[in-house]
Amino acid sequence: MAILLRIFRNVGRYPAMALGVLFLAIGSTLLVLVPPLMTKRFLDVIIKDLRGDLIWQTAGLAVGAIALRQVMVMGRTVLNTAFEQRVVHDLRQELFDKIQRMPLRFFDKRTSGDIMSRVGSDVPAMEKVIIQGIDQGLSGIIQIAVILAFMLYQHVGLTLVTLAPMPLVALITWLYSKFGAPRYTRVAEASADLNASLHDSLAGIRQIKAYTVEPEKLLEFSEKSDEVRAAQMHVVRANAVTWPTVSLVAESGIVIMLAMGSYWLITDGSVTIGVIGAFLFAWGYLFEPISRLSQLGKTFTSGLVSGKRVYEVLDDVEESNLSEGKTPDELIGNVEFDQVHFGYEKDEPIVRGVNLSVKKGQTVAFVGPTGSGKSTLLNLLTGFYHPEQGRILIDGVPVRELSKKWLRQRMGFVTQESFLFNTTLRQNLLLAKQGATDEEIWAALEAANAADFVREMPEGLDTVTGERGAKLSGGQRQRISIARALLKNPPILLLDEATSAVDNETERLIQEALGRLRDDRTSFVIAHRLSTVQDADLICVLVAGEIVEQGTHEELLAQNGVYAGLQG
Ligand SMILES: Nc1ncnc2c1ncn2[C@@H]1O[C@H](COP(=O)(O)OP(=O)(O)OP(=O)(O)O)[C@@H](O)[C@H]1O
Repeated sequence: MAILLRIFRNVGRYPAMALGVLFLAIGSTLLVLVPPLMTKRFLDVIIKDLRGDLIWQTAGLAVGAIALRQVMVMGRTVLNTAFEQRVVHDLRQELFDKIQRMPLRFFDKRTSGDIMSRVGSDVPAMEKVIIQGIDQGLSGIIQIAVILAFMLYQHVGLTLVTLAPMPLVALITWLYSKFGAPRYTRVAEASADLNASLHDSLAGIRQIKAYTVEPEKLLEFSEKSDEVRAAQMHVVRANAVTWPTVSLVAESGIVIMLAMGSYWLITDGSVTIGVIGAFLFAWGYLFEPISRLSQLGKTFTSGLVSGKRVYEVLDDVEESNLSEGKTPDELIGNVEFDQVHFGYEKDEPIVRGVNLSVKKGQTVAFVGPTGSGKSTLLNLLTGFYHPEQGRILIDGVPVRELSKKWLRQRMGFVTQESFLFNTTLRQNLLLAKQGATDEEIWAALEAANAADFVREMPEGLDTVTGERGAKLSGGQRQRISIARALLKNPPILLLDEATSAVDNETERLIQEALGRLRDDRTSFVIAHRLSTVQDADLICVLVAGEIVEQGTHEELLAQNGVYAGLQG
């Protein structure tokens, strides 16, 4: 119920449109009284009293009213769709904005397919509750009330016998909404799973082909697709049994009405033939919204399941201090790790008691076996995750207290995976600095040793990079990523395996350039190729989340410990 109220609160976004839909719904609904009234007039007045003078006047009025009703229905359809699309657009946008504000932990726990389903299918399904609720639901209720009043006015007894099967209809509908929700949840989850599988296979299409696992992947996809089919069938079976039963029960009312109407007409004359005719017509207008309302139960049940999935995300806790938090005048670049402990999962420590003090302008290298927690330290520095114990201080202020926006605008981060968006090179580079001039862009490309190959491309900076940058080589992507980080000219530079995909000569050139650029900024570098980090001011050797050795290249070699061992 709380979800339903919340969904309906969205109506408040466009009150004029909602009122317009309501007005047209009420207007067109009131006009449904015309056909039964006209029938009664024809049967009880015009035919019975042979009033030929009233034929054309009555027929004209009826046609006019019917035409007006259809015009109102047309307006209602257009306005309703416009209203629906606006609300869906707003909510989709709100959800996307929220998703972007979620901490990385949120994405660790969910598949992309699941998130895509929530934005793509759940938002529209949930909005149907509002739109159909107002348009179909409200107009249905009004129509039932109007027709009922008309019927009661004509003949109370006949109305009551006509309505006799209605409690049974209400019971069936109630049972359906009570037991239908889990069926719709199953459909939503199966669809999300199918989306996730498709997304995963598309992202890994090269691996699928290289390992010729197409049949296995097809089987996997087919199983998930089959689950969607089975879940849909589960819903359809319930629908197939419920709605015809509702119709059967409700329609039996018309037979009862004819029988009792004839009985009263013959026995006491309290019912006229005109009343029976009007009831026959009115019955159609009564049953139509009842069946619409019971069908609406289907939309509501599925919409509420979707609403729950959407609100689950909208209510989740956002990344803290995204825009709020401290924004010192300047980022100088002194960094301190103070007894930092962290794990992605509870009771699975990844970083254990890291202490480290870095001065502005220093270059610190993290080396160590794979999985030892090197990238995790950079993730903590950017505030993607927060330490469970201890603190990380930047210029003496805990990262937790800083505005993340402020901090990240002052950090250049070249991640292990050089991700490029499917747009032009220029747009990819401008992510780092909106409004950068071509001169600045080319300078960054030169520094990253990327200028030459970009210049050789026929479209230059306007080359579209393909999905995830697929049209560039791994080394080219890395160099564009480095250029992107440098374009920011950040006081803190984080390079996670930034040159792993380039040849030795290119790496040397990039290192030289980075060396020059590193002078006035604090840099954290992760590299497996130890030659990359020899010149660092401080090399930290990590083993299982602990810094086991630290010092310069020479000092560590002299220690003849883990670092010296890593030299091979
Ligand atoms: N998002 C995550 N959720 C759960 N566990 C994670 C996550 N990211 C990393 N891990 C785990 O944390 C550990 C440390 O990972 P991390 O990426 O920091 O290692 P690394 O030293 O940088 O390794 P490599 O040299 O291979 O890049 C690994 O065991 C990894 O499985």
